Amino acid sequence: MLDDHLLKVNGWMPSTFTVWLATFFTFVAICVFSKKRLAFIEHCNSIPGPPAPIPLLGNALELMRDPDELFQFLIDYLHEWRQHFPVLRFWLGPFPIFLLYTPEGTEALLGSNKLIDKSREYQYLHPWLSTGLLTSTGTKWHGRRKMLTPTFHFKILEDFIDIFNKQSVVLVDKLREAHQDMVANNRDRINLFPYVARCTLDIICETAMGRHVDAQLNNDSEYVKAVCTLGRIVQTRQAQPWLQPEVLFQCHPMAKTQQKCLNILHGFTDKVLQERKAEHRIRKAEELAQKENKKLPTSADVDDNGQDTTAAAVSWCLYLIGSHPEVQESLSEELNRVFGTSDRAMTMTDILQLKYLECCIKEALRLYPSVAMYGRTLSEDATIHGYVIPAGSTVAVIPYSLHRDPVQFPDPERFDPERFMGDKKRNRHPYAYVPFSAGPRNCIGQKYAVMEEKVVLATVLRNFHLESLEKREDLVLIGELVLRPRDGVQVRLTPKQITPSSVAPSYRS
Ligand code: HEM
Repeated sequence: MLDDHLLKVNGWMPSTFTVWLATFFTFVAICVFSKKRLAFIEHCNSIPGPPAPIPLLGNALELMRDPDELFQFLIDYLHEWRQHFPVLRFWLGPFPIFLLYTPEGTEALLGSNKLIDKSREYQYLHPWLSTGLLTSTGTKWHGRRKMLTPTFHFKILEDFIDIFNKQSVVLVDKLREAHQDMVANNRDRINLFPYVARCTLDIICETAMGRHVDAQLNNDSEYVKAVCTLGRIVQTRQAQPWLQPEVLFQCHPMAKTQQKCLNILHGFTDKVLQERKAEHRIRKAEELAQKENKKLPTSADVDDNGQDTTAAAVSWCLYLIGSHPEVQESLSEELNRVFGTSDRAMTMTDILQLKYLECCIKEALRLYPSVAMYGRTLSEDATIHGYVIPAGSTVAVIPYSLHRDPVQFPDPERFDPERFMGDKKRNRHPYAYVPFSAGPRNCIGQKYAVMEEKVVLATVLRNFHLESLEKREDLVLIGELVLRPRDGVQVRLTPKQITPSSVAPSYRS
């Protein structure tokens, strides 16, 4: 009665007819939505994939595995599936995800100028990378890509060689210390992975931000640990739908850990950005007369994660070289031809001459692509292998499987750098090999990464002979943001004799 009165006072009271009308329209809206949703589900289910046993969870329970098992499970599954179908559909909760592992399917997705929106799984990276170049979309992405492309020009990269050389020498010094320690303590192995990760972190911070984090000199770097932990959290959220809504995630202890890691990473980058902005303001004042005003890229733009991808690529390459004595022998010959036993610093001419090393880098990225999976949300329907994949779905390329297509890469498990020599690559499908992605959203740091890899790898191999101590079949693969071996890269190192250079600058000068 009181409610009736209040509604009348406010000037309006719904009649029975209005209530019925509202109920009717709500009912119709629910019916239309349900019909559309059912048609969507039915359509997605007509694309090959396993049945989704539980309506709202889809295949999520099958994917709810220990991170140590998840990647191997997915890869084994795909290996079976690809014998029969060119596409695999999964349901991650209520969301369908389509996996691609053929060159034709990869071309249909990555070759398009329209399908450039990153998939919803990238949103879990936003707290870390914000909406930088890697995660942004639309005009924001376009503008940033245009602004940053000149930063990766060959001429600018040339200026970074000194930093690559300098940090590689610190890596070698650290490995020599580790070797002495190993001999003194009667141990037979060293895990190369953390040494390499600290080296690539020092390199990215010095080249992109002009700052030393000295991760190599400070063994127990908080920054490296925070990057690893965040990678694990993002992967767990991507695979477990119940951790995806922000409210539920915030109730989980992982949210606190994530915040701690973010404080470490952002604390560092914010400090650097403040310092850079202050320097920029001073420079701007000085340059005012010349009316020059350049915009600074942020660390989110250049992608902190580029350090991780390069660390994984260098580590996998060292692992494979250390498992193949004949490849290591050929590399030694190439390095001897270029440097002899001198310790002179590497130049751009040397980098261009190391062709066999480049083939080793490419072949290692074929077998162990640092980015094990990358995806898009379709902004419109896409026809892939004759299947119409509806707008709004997530479609992901799995380079680990794609790179093992036996038609494109006969005897695909074999590590054979010669696959990337001259004629052998000529008949290959252009989308058969995409460790750096392809098309409009390919990796902007590709040239930087390969140059860096060449300097780090050549410097290590000029100083050490390696023997990898784990068999490939015994490795446990972790497919987080980057693909890495769970137990690192265990090697036996034997130092080589190096003659200090008398004619050219030593890499220590
Ligand atoms: C071996 C090392 C590297 C590998 C294998 C690699 C691989 C990739 C891949 C596969 C993508 C596409 C990701 C996607 O579509 O979601 C990508 C994007 C990107 N990479 Fe790399 N990357 C490497 C090193 C680097 C480095 C060193 C940097 C920066 C210095 C970098 C910066 C970026 C950026 C900014 C993007 C986003 C580009 C865009 O969306 O326009 N990467 N990378």
